[in-house]
Amino acid sequence: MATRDSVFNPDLVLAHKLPETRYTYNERDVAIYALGVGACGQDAVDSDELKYVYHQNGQEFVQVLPTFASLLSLGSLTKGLGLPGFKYDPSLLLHGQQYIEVYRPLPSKASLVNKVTLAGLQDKGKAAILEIETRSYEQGSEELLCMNRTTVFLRGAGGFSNSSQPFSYKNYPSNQGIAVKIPQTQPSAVCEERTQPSQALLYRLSGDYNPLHSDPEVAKLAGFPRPILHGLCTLGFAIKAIIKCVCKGDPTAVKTISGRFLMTVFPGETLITEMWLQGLRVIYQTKVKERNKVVLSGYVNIHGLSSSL
Ligand SMILES: CCCCCCC[C@@H](O)CC(=O)SCCNC(=O)CCNC(=O)[C@H](O)C(C)(C)COP(=O)(O)OP(=O)(O)OC[C@H]1O[C@@H](n2cnc3c(N)ncnc32)[C@H](O)[C@@H]1OP(=O)(O)O
Repeated sequence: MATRDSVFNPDLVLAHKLPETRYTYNERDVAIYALGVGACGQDAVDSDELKYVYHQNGQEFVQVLPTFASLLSLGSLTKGLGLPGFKYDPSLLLHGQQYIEVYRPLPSKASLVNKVTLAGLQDKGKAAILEIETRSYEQGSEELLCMNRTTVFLRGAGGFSNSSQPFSYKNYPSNQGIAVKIPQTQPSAVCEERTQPSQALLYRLSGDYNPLHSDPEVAKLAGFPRPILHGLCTLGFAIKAIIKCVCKGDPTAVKTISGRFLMTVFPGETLITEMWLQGLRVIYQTKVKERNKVVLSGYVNIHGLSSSL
């Protein structure tokens, strides 16, 4: 149910126009992001990952992981949305899902304009679910570079519906949903990677400074024994593993990424990503090895298959 700190007026929220935002990045940002999602974290000369942080083999630009696109939505989100009729306790916010479409390989530096809209709002009783869509264009271009749909799970902010039918609004096709059925067969590939105890402290330098990931007191107030890992950091590890195991290391092979955060991850834990290839779709789930818990699942659509799987 809605707490005293959360007041929702869905009509006001849906009528609100969100402002455009700008985002400029360069190769340094791209490399810091790659380090934040574990590139070369186990091996400083990893031949699959050095290209994300260094001009490997004389390459002209560092290569950009497709999940770098997820940072473009943060500008509008982390500063708070300022929606009228929308008040919640930010310490109880969790990242629920991320959906990304990449239309062209991301350049290693760019100035972008982000068009931001509200894509969904649902009353789940104990929580409210808010979905924000960000469409990113290179400055001066009409051509879309990528699209992000960020779902936030606002604990304690549900129960705002006026009728017996829980309020539910979505403005996107149902085939862009995130839910996946994990096959009961052996995975096509498995990748294991340990996160560092300092992983969230490194990842936050890419722009998500939510203290839930760095401040032990804030984490306790939110109900966690210690700071938790950013959901987008876990997603970055998982998609990097899929690029390595299925896409033969080619980050431009990725078209669409979806992921639902099922359980929190603590920095220092080991992530095991299992992948099942189904045509040009990779179904995946990521588990924390130490607790044997599934923390993330979703799918990745790829352009083509250069894999020998
Ligand atoms: C504005 C600023 C934005 C800034 C964005 C960036 C913020 C970041 O800094 C914050 C983070 O990165 S937080 C870290 C990453 N996220 C997490 O760790 C969350 C992990 N997931 C959970 O804990 C639970 O799944 C939990 C708690 C999410 C849900 O578990 P339960 O409470 O047990 O829910 P359940 O009873 O199973 O389901 C209730 C209804 O909610 C839907 N649902 C469940 N999990 C969802 C999820 N992850 N995303 C979206 N919807 C979700 C269920 O489908 C269910 O709906 P219905 O009843 O209609 O089926």
